[in-house]
Amino acid sequence: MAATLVSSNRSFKGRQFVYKHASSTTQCEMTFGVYIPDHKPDEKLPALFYLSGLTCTHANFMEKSGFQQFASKHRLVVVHPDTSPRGVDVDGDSESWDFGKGAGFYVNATVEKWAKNYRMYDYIVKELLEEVVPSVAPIDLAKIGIFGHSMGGHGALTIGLRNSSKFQSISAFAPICNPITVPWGQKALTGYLGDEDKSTWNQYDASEVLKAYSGPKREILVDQGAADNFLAQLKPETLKSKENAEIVVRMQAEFDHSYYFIASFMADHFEHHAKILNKI
Ligand SMILES: N[C@@H](CCC(=O)N[C@@H](CSC=O)C(=O)NCC(=O)O)C(=O)O
Repeated sequence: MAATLVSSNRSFKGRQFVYKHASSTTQCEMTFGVYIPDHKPDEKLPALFYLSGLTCTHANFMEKSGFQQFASKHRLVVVHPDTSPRGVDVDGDSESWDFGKGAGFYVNATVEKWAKNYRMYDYIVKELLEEVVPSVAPIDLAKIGIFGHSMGGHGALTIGLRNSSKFQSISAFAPICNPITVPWGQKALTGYLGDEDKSTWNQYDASEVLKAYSGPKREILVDQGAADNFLAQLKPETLKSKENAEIVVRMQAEFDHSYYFIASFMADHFEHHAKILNKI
């Protein structure tokens, strides 16, 4: 169903929009933000998808990261969805901040209770990218990048690597790199996928997906705060470069897990994506 405009604000040389729409994937109303630089009629622009972390809605990135100046400078459309279904109530979805609402973990749930709505992987990769965003923004589907923070960094790495024909550039801020081995990931994957066959978890584990990656050459930028309280949940050391995937992990002294950290390195991430997408 068509997206409905919620808000529109002039920002740098472009506009920041928020839309809502009825999602056929999550079976409920979803909200997303999209920044669109000024463009000529019929002009198509490269686009970046930004996936947010635990507890976030579409709004945290829009209001706290300061990304609009870089999207304007590099003329990149930026799409920033919500982190879970929210237009539906599932029993148990609000008992903790790291599971359920605000914590969809970018997976397709298979446990019956969650499987109808908690399909954030397909929502991003298929419905939002291929149907909904093209109906409101002039995106060039051959030039798409993906990045994100923490749970959203995990989403960006797994979605970007598993869909290398759809996403040509990847980066992450403090991603959860090996969720199958840490409490945040184990809780989410047990809840959404069940723990009877843990081999099903590997498809949503960046380190495992990277080991199995056989697609085109990727250079992936990862920034990680060295003073991040959540470092034990993130495990950046598990991301190992290989021939077709060079991972540059930059440990940033004194930085924590917050949007102060994200905003400090936003310019570099836009440079990274623009360089790759503009070469295609
Ligand atoms: N609610 C918790 C902290 C939650 C938190 O830090 N969330 C991060 C993402 S963590 C991994 O996905 C975040 O981006 N929060 C939103 C923000 O605007 O900072 C607590 O209170 O400790």
